[in-house]
Amino acid sequence: MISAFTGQQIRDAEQPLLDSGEGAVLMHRAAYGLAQVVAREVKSRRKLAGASVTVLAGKGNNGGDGLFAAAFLARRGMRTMAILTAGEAHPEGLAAFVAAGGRQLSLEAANVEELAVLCAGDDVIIDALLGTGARGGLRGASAELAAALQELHPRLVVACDLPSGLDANTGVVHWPVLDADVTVTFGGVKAGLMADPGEGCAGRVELVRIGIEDALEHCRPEIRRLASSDIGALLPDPGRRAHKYSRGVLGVVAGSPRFAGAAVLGVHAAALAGAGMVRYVGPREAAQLVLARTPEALWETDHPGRVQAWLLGSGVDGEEQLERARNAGASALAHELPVVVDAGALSLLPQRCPAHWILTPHAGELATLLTSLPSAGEVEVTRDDVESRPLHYVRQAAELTGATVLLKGATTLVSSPSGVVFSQSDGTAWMATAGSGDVLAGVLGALLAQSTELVRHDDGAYAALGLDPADRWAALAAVAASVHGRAGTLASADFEGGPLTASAIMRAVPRVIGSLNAEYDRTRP
Ligand SMILES: NC(=O)C1=CN([C@@H]2O[C@H](COP(=O)(O)OP(=O)(O)OC[C@H]3O[C@@H](n4cnc5c(N)ncnc54)[C@H](OP(=O)(O)O)[C@@H]3O)[C@@H](O)[C@H]2O)[C@@H](O)CC1
Ligand SMILES: [K+]
Repeated sequence: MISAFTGQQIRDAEQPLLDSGEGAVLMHRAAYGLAQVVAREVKSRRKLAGASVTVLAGKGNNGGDGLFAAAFLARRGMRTMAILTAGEAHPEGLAAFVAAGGRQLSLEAANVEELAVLCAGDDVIIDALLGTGARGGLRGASAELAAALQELHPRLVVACDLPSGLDANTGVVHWPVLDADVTVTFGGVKAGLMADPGEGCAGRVELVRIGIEDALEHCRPEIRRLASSDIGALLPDPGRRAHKYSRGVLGVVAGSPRFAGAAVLGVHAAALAGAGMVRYVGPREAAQLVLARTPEALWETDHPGRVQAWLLGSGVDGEEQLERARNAGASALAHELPVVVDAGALSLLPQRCPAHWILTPHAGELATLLTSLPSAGEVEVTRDDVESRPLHYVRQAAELTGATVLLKGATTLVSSPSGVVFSQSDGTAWMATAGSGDVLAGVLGALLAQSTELVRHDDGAYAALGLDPADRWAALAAVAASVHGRAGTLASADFEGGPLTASAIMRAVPRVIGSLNAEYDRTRP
């Protein structure tokens, strides 16, 4: 599992070392790690000696890291330039840089365009303007320089600790920001690198150890990300004595005559993700299409037999189907069954949901939900609000509804009502396609149906990940998001990285589950 921390948690972990006079050692480790990554990236493109690097250096320790890193790179034969943006710079960092032969220029309002053009052609730019000490975003000439460079599409940008302008705690971005290809972060991953829009600016994130990692192990992470080995430990494992009922039966109230495809995709995805059986509840027109695609499913118009979990809402339209969803929701509450609440069913929430109800809105649906919640204080929340502060709003929705909330996006965030947040980013941009969310709902429904019986994840599996059993629903939702994302990536790879349909994502689900299970069996302790 990857854990991400707030800037304050990182600073607290550093403090004892700073107090004992080891600040310079920490900075050298950070700078050396940064230089190593830059050198490796450049060498994958051309010869290091003679390659050009510009470091954009602010006046704080982030700038110091950048200047020390550039000094290392100068000694390895790179042509180095520093653009000092604050009229002053980290004194020891600047001295080391100058001693290594680096050239320095000062940024002023009058030379922004000239310097942008000068360094945009470099082999690599290091963004060391602001780090965890930033208050707000870039200002004045620094902001103009970042905007101008962004327009000029530099060859390679490496961010020092985090892209400047990104809030380390939340992923909120104060534009303009120079997008990084790689972010080299120190000591611990910053939470802002695992939540959009910040994650979208950071590129690939590499963690450099600087000696504070043991101290961070005792902190509660701000955000968690499941790795493939964690997912293997949480996936259902049928076992030899399993039968279709013990494997988990999922009831699905989805689709409508108008949106029948949502039912077709949800039911088939659930079957492919390992549900023992799927009972489809809906109108004849949709059921005929569902059964044509998934003959293994059962069709019931109104009174379904026993199920272990429900999937409600994808493509639900019209009073009749809404009524079925309402009834199924009431029955789930009465029998304490887990539920996926998607799309049309998001308007049917009880006053207080249990944590085993998992809401799966996209940003627009979350905005509508929050606006409609009386407990949110009659404030209008827009889609833009959610997209610019997804971490804040996913937590708020979970806290106010009592449900677990999975907010779909390029990075999917899941919050449990306790505020524990998971972030998964395993998919490709091609997955933003019609029906993709219906497939995710089906996969999650299948996992919930299987979660009550014959699965590996007793409380011990959660404890092994440092999780409270109460947060297991969020962990399961994160597993579903990851399986879905990996299926999209795998399916796109089948087309040389090309575009996808939701059906293609769905077909890749069994292969993803198979390979995650195989990896778990190979590597388990
Ligand atoms: N601590 C350690 O031992 C280690 C720290 N490490 C590194 O240090 C980084 C944190 O360094 P930091 O605390 O010096 O803050 P940093 O992000 O460089 O900038 C703050 C400076 O900028 C200013 N400023 C603030 N906001 C601004 C704005 N919007 N626009 C313009 N200016 C603004 C502010 O000045 P002020 O305005 O307060 O006068 C202040 O001087 C961290 O990310 C990591 O890279 C590593 O080396 C490992 C060891
Ligand atoms: K930076």
